Amino acid sequence: MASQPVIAPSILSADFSRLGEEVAAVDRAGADWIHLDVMDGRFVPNITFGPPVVKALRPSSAKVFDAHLMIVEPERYVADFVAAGCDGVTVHAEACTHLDRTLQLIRERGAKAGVALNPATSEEALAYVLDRLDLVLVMTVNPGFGGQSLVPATIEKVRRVRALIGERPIRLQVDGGVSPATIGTLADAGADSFVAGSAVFQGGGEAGYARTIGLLRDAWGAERAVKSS
Ligand SMILES: O=C(CO)[C@@H](O)[C@H](O)COP(=O)(O)O
Ligand SMILES: [Fe+2]
Repeated sequence: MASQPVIAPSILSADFSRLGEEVAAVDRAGADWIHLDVMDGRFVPNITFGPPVVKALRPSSAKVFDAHLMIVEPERYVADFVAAGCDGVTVHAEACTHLDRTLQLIRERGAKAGVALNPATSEEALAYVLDRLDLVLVMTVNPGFGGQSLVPATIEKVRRVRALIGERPIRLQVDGGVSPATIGTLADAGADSFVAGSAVFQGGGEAGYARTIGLLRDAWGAERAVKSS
């Protein structure tokens, strides 16, 4: 498992009226990746943004742009998101008729390929695509909104996905309800990449973002210390 966590603030909870500044601020505050939640009003109830906004944000940070596509037929937009500057593209297993082909497409375009699973989707969906994956995203809330509480049953799923991944170089990301209070439990279950939206952007500007990112890293480290003692 990775020796350092990836902290990926989700700009879903940022101030949309000055998104470029928010991306730059959270970058300076210590984000490892910038998590981009793309919603289409069909796969999930909300609508957020598409490739033109990603392209406009790209100059604001050199960090990894981690796109989480909560859209139907994501294969239609993979090339556009990669061209706009996404380094990783994660699609939902539930949204892909031909998951294997879509994952190949993401890699062919030069991005890291990820699969997301809703809380009620079994990890068995991963079994035949493991060799096509760079990342598994276990949704720890039902997608569509920030600020929700973690669904408890997903913690055991993280543990099962970690076992499934084995020694493969695949990141295990969790998304939803991640905070300094929950990151330890999720790390213990096997997650190594943590998306946090409302916890990071809840206030305080850049100093507040840095404080929360620091608290997330500290809580992760405390969990690791307990495990290795
Ligand atoms: O994908 C999603 C929501 O569908 C997320 O990335 C949220 O942005 C996480 O928000 P918090 O639960 O951290 O507030
Ligand atoms: Fe997300």
